[in-house]
Amino acid sequence: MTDIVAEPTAAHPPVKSGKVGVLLVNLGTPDGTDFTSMRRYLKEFLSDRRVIEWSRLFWYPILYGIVLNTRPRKVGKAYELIWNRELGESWLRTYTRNQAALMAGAFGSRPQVVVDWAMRYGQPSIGSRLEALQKAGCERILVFPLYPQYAAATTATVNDKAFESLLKMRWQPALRTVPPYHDDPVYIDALALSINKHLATLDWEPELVLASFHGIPKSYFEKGDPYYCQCQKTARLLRERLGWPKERLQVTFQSRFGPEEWLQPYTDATVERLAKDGVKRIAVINPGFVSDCLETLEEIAGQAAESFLHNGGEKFAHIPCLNDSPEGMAVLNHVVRRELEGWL
Ligand SMILES: C=CC1=C(C)c2cc3[nH]c(cc4nc(cc5[nH]c(cc1n2)c(C)c5CCC(=O)O)C(CCC(=O)O)=C4C)c(C)c3C=C
Ligand SMILES: [Fe+2]
Ligand SMILES: [Fe+2]
Repeated sequence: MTDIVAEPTAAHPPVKSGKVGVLLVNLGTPDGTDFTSMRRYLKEFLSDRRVIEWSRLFWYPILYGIVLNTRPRKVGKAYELIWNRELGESWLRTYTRNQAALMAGAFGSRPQVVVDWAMRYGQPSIGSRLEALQKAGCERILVFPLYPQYAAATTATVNDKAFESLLKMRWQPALRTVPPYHDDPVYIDALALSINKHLATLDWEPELVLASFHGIPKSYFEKGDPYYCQCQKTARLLRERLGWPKERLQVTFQSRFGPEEWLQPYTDATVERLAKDGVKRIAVINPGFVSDCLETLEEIAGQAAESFLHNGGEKFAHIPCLNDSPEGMAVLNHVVRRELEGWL
């Protein structure tokens, strides 16, 4: 009779084990504001089928023929205006790294938890950090796409990339992904607190506040993306939490790209119309952005403010994102602790 248990022919290579990883993932960031860095970043971003759903046959000639020849310079200039000069990087990168460091500190009493961060586009890549977490002994990893509202263009593409990088691994870690938290009371409380705190620093009161979310093409919504409804729910819960009437907190959508119709009402058109209609004081909050970035610092605090004042408005305030504030970290830590249940 032959043995049914095979003897290993060589010693198994040493492996670390017993850790649980948390990977915070935000959208992305160019390495610099120069043409080459911007082009590399936009090329990766705008080649993503989850972001641009048009047929490649139609889109690539436009992307390579026009967009990647003109947009890097234009967007590079916009990044120049909001670059974190002290660290020579984008604020999105600074805040995401700080969030990971602060979260690691919050897990200080649980040394088996390893917190890291990555970007969907640009560096550090999701694949490189998942591999590093695994090498550090993480047999289980929680991937956290840093978007309170789910969109295929953001949440799903992070998850796609994470699972794609597992394709190459012989010994995969177990992976969990964080669901949207658009209606989590801790998140709503943090937004309410950040509004109240910021308004208390002003010597004027806004007549109304716009909750401006990044838009998506209307066709994505029609195909079943829950993003629009989750944005509306966040805003309704926030309004209820603040005890404000409907007119005081209005939802708008920003950052249109391309010729299609996007979710409405548009932030830029609304800001201009409000000013022209005689509204003198407004504030804008960006509840869908975990961290300040180009879209909040340049498009809202920069361009929208300029447009409002130019068209007859008198006071404009941008309420900062939750970033690495104590309220913001309370949200991220709360969501992660909940999603790690059963793993710790
Ligand atoms: C069709 C194109 C785009 C879709 C759909 C889209 C959805 C989407 N984006 C965010 C968050 C961010 N987007 C940012 C920048 C940005 N977005 C697009 C295009 C689409 N976004 C482009 C081309 C760019 C780059 C800048 C530009 O060329 O205008 C950023 C800022 C990144 C930074 O480095 O500061 C964020 C954040 C969400 C939440 C979303 C769908 C819900
Ligand atoms: Fe975007
Ligand atoms: Fe933009």
